[in-house]
Amino acid sequence: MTVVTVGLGERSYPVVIEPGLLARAGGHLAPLARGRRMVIVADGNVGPHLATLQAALSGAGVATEAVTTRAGEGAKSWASLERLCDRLLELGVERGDHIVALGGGVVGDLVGFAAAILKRSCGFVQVPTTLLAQVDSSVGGKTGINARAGKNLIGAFHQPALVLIDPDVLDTLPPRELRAGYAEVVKYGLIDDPDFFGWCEANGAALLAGDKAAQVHAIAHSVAAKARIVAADERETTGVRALLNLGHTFGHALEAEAGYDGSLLHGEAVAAGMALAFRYSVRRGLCPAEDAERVAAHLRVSDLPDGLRGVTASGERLVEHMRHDKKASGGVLPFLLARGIGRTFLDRSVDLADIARFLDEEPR
Ligand SMILES: NC(=O)c1ccc[n+]([C@@H]2O[C@H](COP(=O)([O-])OP(=O)(O)OC[C@H]3O[C@@H](n4cnc5c(N)ncnc54)[C@H](O)[C@@H]3O)[C@@H](O)[C@H]2O)c1
Ligand SMILES: O=C(O)C(=O)C[C@@H](O)[C@H](O)[C@H](O)COP(=O)(O)O
Ligand SMILES: [Zn+2]
Repeated sequence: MTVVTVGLGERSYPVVIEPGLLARAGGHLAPLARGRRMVIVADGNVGPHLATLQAALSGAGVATEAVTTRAGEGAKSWASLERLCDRLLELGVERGDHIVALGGGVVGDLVGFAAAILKRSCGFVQVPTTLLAQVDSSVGGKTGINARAGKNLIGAFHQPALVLIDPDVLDTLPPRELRAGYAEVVKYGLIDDPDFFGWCEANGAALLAGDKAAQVHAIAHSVAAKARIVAADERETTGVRALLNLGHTFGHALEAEAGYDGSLLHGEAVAAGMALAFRYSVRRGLCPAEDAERVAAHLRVSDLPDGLRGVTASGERLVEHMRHDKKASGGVLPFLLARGIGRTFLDRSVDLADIARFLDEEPR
């Protein structure tokens, strides 16, 4: 068992990582239930894992109630949030209760946000079931939904009380979802850890083929990296946490353009966005071209997008989406650029007209 602590003073919490953990989750969750029934929110695709978790809780003497949300990015919406909050109120959830989010990043972001606002904040626990949620979204307390104007524009920072990660649940995840989550794993190497990017180049194929040791290593390494960054800048105010946004300004624009309909997954958009950030850094004379090519090559070999192939939107249209980015301040949109692999930094001097030209010149 690996335990990583997210160190946030009185809001610190453990992230427990262990194959088979779901069936043993009762012992971890019973203290948070405090003798009350626990509500578990899951989407319809994680039925077998929901059954395992309910059995584990029952074995620990905790009664459960399951609430099902619709699967997919479309569930990060006002309509789903309203339905979920109404159901949680019907079930009599109290401030001192801990709602359990069982699922991918969509369930985690939605349930975390519902927990943040229900009765002006109640507790929650993340039990992530996708690679993306295990390495990224379950840790750090960013919660929220999408708005008409763009991705994650409505939300709150609200930390979970506990994160339970069982890498075995990845065995039922569709391969495309595993690959999308892997993009966020690669991100940690590109941000500030070139050795870990090298590890990804050597072990990514095994991880994607289901090698449990590779998956466990990637999850533990990613969670530790994210915990360090979140502890240093919980609310993204100093620029440290913004590093986790590598590839996301481009990526969120691509997701908005695709319409959150499942045709482009978040991790796929982030992969494309990271390749674009590296190539734009080369264009600006900041990054060696070999590094950008090495990044793109690893994404390609992992069957992830490495740019704009198939995207028809103009550069200016994509830039219009980017203007809603939450990092924008005083009309300036800081971009995550790179001086090389593992040398990402926040650049405040990017000209959006130049980004539009760059995107128009990218191969489609
Ligand atoms: N809060 C954060 O810090 C943060 C970080 C990264 C991403 N995100 C958000 O996370 C979301 C993407 O999350 P995701 O990639 O997990 O997508 P997701 O939650 O939509 O899950 C992907 C698909 O896999 C299914 N699924 C989940 N677990 C499964 C399992 N074990 N077996 C079979 N099917 C399973 C789901 O039902 C869904 O259809 C995006 O909305 C993104 O913005 C948030
Ligand atoms: O935790 C963070 O901070 C991140 O930026 C992680 C990202 O992978 C994630 O997609 C996050 O939801 C993006 O946040 P946003 O603030 O750009 O909406
Ligand atoms: Zn992301």
